[in-house]
Amino acid sequence: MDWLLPVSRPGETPVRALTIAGSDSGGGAGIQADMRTMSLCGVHGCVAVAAVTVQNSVGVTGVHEIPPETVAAQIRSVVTDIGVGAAKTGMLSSAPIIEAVVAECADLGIGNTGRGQKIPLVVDPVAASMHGDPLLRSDALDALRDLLIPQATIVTPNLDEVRLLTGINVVDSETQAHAAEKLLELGAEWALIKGGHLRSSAESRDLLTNGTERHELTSYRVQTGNDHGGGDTLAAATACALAHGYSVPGAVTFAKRWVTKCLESAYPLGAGHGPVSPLWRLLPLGS
Ligand SMILES: Nc1ncnc2c1ncn2[C@@H]1O[C@H](COP(=O)(O)OP(=O)(O)O)[C@@H](O)[C@H]1O
Ligand SMILES: Cc1ncc(COP(=O)(O)OP(=O)(O)O)c(N)n1
Repeated sequence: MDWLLPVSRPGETPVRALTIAGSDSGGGAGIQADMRTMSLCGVHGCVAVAAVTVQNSVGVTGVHEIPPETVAAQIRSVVTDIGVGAAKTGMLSSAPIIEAVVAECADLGIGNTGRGQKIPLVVDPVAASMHGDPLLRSDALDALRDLLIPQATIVTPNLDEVRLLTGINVVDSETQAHAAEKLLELGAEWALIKGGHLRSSAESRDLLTNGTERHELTSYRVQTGNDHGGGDTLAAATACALAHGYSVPGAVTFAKRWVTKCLESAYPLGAGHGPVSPLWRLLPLGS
């Protein structure tokens, strides 16, 4: 499997990446999906918890936000000591948390800070769970759009998040390209419009662009209802490859391949949607 990321030798310090996101008690998405992805990609994951959700395979029944200053302190603590090659945001829940994350990242040189970019930042603009339960307060949308997205090296919305951020209803490749332009206008360096929710299509096609370059990443559509955590897995795998020094198109190409393997290995769990799974990585090569 020559497309996988290099893994450090026992005793060597591995490449590190940071996830700033919410906890999913069901273990399928959020920080749990990010950490699983990072570990099985051979990257040491660091964590800044932004919120704790009460969540299982059928829905989210509670959200407890972490104080914004504690979210910021977690980021500073790991970046100044452990050091990270890339960072990723997921569920941030509220405007004060987004503001704290934006300020801390800017100060630490994470993302587009206006002072040159030192550490790439993947922004997964999580707004709701796949069950439709809110993971972002409605009054936090402006902060996400106006403060966090301009700081993104790459923003990775699904089609519901695209509609929320741009007002565009993506139904085909033309509207997908139009939505990508709108996200670049908000200030992101790259936009990846994920096509997973276009379920009528036989393929799952994502569009990546920075306004100059344009890449289509296409896979066959895996027939599964167990796709919980797919967006987190894609964004976390992108952060892992960026932490290794990959270009943005190179990182997303790796991540797309990774998430497709994880969708093929997804398993049922509980009464609802099971998670995509990176456990295929633990099987003997070639099995
Ligand atoms: N059934 C599927 N088969 C193959 N790829 C898929 C499938 N569903 C989603 N994907 C891919 O998984 C990634 C996550 O996409 P998506 O489901 O749109 O995001 P989210 O999990 O944030 O809602 C994207 O690369 C998308 O193309
Ligand atoms: C705590 C938490 N964070 C993010 C999500 C959403 O996960 P994602 O992979 O973007 O998408 P779905 O699994 O909902 O399709 C979550 N549910 N919980």
